[in-house]
Amino acid sequence: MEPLLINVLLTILLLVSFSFLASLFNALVLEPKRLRSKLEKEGIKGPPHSFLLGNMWDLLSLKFKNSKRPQQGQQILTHNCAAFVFPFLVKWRNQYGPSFVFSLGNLQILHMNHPNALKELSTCTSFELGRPTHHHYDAMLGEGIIASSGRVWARQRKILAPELFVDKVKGMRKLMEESAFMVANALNEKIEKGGGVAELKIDDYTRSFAGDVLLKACFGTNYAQGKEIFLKLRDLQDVLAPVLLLQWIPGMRYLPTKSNRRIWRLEKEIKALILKVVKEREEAKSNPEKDLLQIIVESAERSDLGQQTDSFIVDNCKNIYFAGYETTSVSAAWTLMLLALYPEWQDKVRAEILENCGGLLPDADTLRRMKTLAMVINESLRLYSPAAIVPREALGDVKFGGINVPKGVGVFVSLITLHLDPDLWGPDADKFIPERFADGISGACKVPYAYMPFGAGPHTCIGQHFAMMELKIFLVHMLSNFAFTLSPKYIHSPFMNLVVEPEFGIDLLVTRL
Ligand code: HEM
Repeated sequence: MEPLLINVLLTILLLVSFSFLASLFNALVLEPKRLRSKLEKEGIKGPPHSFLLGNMWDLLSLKFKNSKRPQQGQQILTHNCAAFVFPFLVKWRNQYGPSFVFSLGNLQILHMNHPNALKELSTCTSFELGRPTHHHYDAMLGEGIIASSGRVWARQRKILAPELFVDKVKGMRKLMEESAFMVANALNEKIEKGGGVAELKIDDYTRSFAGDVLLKACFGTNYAQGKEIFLKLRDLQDVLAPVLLLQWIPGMRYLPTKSNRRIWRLEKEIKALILKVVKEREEAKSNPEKDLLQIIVESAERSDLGQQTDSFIVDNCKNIYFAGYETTSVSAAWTLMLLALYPEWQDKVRAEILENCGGLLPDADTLRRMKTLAMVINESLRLYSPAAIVPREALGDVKFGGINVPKGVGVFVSLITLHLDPDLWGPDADKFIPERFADGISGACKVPYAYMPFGAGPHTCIGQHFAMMELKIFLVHMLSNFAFTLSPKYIHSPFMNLVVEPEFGIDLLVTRL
């Protein structure tokens, strides 16, 4: 080869390597520094952070050092879930106030639990405040409704949200009742085998209830295939959850580690299974029932997405599963734990159910009328909010909560610390007091917007009516047939997996009424 050509090639190689290293240096060092100093100028402080890991190390060590010791069943004195789940956020909140900055990997995160920010989260419709662009959840969510922003998100929201409006959800009451019957039958069998009392982990049963409801709502007559898909999604979640924090480290999710390879394989299998159901429905040429899958498929066809059609269908099926399954199942389990711990509330809710339903299945209006039931569910969602964080990112420079937030900064509202903040909820913030909701949600806290288990603003949960109806139907079936007490085996240890769940399950003693 000509020496001149070699020189040219070497120069090009050198230039490419130099610009690669320069952009890496910019992303990992200069940009985080620039964002921090902009926030500091706005008066926002936070714990010092290190190169590449940010505050990951503090986060892990504080979690293990400060983690509350699990409490045995009846000795639960506090429901301060934040001390178990996010001790680092509690510490930094006490040190720096409700707004502070910390970092995960090279991403700078603004923790914003200030009342101004809460109001703005609820009212801000700007596309500049969107979902985080960091892709550590990619394997689960792809570019579905939960992970997307701007026009891509708006299109998906327009398609999916109306399918979960109150009127549509009323039509799903029957399928929810079938699933509640299934659980009641399983409990009856277990009680019979136990000679009149069953000792069990109730979260196993709430999981099968919520999974069954969602399966029928999504896959309708393709129930068996849907079940296979849900099992694979569960596997994916189990592999991803323990390594989720590591996925924040830049480049980590591309390394062919054992867990990454499993994640990639499961992703492929799930995609193939969902598309197989879609293809079979197309080939059957009969009019398929309008379950959520069918709505997603038909709207994808109408939108003429071309090559993106398959990922639109697959991603949104996955999104519905990840948004709607664990959230509802842990909420049902935590509520039964609280009712077992406070028998006087169990009696009150049961009395209301018997008075309103009188042995019949309640319709949507009767469910809406039951005030004590709603108060208990609201209080349970306050203390044990399954979705611990409402995440956003400044996709452009935005003013948020009175602070100029530069593009690229992540914005977190932490529901767990927000719902337990004594400045907002009073000195008894960590106590189970359903009466706070006696005048509805707006009267529960002195600061409006401080209660948001379903998030707030344009991205607010589209499944909240579905979830509330599901929880009410489940509790009506459980409380009108069974009595629940806490088993001495129960160890109270709220734990952050993808949602806030009971680390060792919830052990209850169940008898027939
Ligand atoms: C107790 C049960 C549930 C809780 C606590 C819950 C909580 C949440 C929260 C906190 C958000 C984020 C809102 C925000 O960013 O402002 C959310 C979003 C979402 N939820 Fe739920 N959820 C529950 C059940 C469900 C169910 C049953 C479904 C579907 C059937 C569902 C579907 C969604 C979807 C699709 C989104 C994304 C909305 C968007 O970005 O536009 N959720 N949920």
